[in-house]
Amino acid sequence: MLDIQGLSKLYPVSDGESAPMRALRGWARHQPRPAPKLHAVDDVSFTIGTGESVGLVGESGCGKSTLVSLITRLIEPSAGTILFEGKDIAAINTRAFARTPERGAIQVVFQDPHDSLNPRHSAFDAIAEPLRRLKKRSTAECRPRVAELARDVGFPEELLDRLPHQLSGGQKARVNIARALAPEPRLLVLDEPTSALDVSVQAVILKLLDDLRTRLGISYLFVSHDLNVVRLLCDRVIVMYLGRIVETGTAEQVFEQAAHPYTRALISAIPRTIEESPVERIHLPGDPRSPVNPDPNVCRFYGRCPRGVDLCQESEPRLLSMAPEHSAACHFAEEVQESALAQG
Ligand SMILES: Nc1ncnc2c1ncn2[C@@H]1O[C@H](COP(=O)(O)OP(=O)(O)OP(=O)(O)O)[C@@H](O)[C@H]1O
Repeated sequence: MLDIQGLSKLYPVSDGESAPMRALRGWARHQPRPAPKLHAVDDVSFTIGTGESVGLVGESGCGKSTLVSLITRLIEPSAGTILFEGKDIAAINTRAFARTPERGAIQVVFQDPHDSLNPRHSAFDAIAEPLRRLKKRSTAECRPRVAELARDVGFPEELLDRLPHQLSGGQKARVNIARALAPEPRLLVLDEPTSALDVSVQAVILKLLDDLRTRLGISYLFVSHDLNVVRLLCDRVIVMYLGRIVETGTAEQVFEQAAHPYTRALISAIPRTIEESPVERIHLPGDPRSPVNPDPNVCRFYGRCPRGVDLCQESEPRLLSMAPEHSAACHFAEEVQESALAQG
C-alpha cells in the first residue's frame, strides 16, 4: 500500500552568514561550504502493507511529526518517493494533492483532540466536513453516514449537535476518529492519538482503534512515545533517531531481539508491572547530536551510545538485514542482539 524510498526533509537554517560570504570563504579555502540544513527526516525508506499496523517510535525531535506531514502531503519533501498504491504522491505538490482521490484515502488523527476541532463547529459538522469537501455531499446526504460513523466509534448520536467545549476528552477523540474515517481511508496516520487523554480513556480509545482496524481492514501508521501501546497494537515497528531509521522489524523482533543500542535503551525505559522481571535501565548520557549538517561519516548515535568506539566516528552504519523483516543500523548489531537475548 505504502512504499517510501529515500524520503528526506531538510530545512534551511541560518548560521548568520550570507550566501555570497559563504561562497567567498569556500573559495578562499578551496572547498565549497554547504549552506546549513536541518535534517529533520533523512533518507528514510519503509513500507506498510494493506491492513498492517506499523508503529513509529523515537524521542522528541527525531522527525516523527515531519514524516507524518510528508506522508499526509502537508509539506513538500526535499527528496524521495512516496508510492501510495503504486502512485508517487510525493511528485504531486501539496495544493494539487488536495484535489486527488488519494487525499481522502490517507487520513490523519492528530495528538490533541481539542485543538483539532473547530470550536464553532458541532460534532456533526466536524464529521460531515470531509464528506462535504471531498465527496461533495449536501448536509442532508451526510446525515445517515455521520450517524453510522458515530455508531462505529461509539459516539452518542444525541450529542452530535454539541460543540467541542460541551464534550469530554474521550468524546472529542471519538469525533476526530469518526471524521478521519468519513472519507473511507485506506491508510490512517495516528499521531500520538491518545497522549492528551486520561489513562483510563486512553485504554478505551486504543481498544476502539484496534477493533476498527480489524473491522475495516485499514492500515495504520501509529506514532507514539508509549512503547507498551505500540507493542500491543502494531505488527511492525520503526525506530527513528535524529531523522534516520535505526531499527525496524516485527514487534516481536524489535521488543525481544533489539539489535540497536538506542532501541535497547528505549525498551529498558518501559515501565514494568511487579509481576514482570526487572530490566536494568540503560541511561543515555548527553544530548542528541545536532541535526544541522550532520557529519555523514559519524554514527548519529555516537556520543550517547554505551558502545561507541572509533569505528563509529569513522563510518556511519547503514540499515543492514539481521533476519527477514528485521534490520538495524549499528556496527555491533549482532552483539547487541546477543546481549538482548541473553538478558531476556
Ligand atoms: N518547520 C520547521 N522548520 C525548521 N525545523 C523544523 C521544522 N519542523 C520541525 N523542525 C525540526 O525538525 C526536527 C524534527 O522535528 P519533528 O517535529 O518532526 O520531531 P518529532 O519526533 O515529531 O518530535 P515530537 O515527538 O516532540 O513531536 C527537529 O529538530 C525540529 O526542530
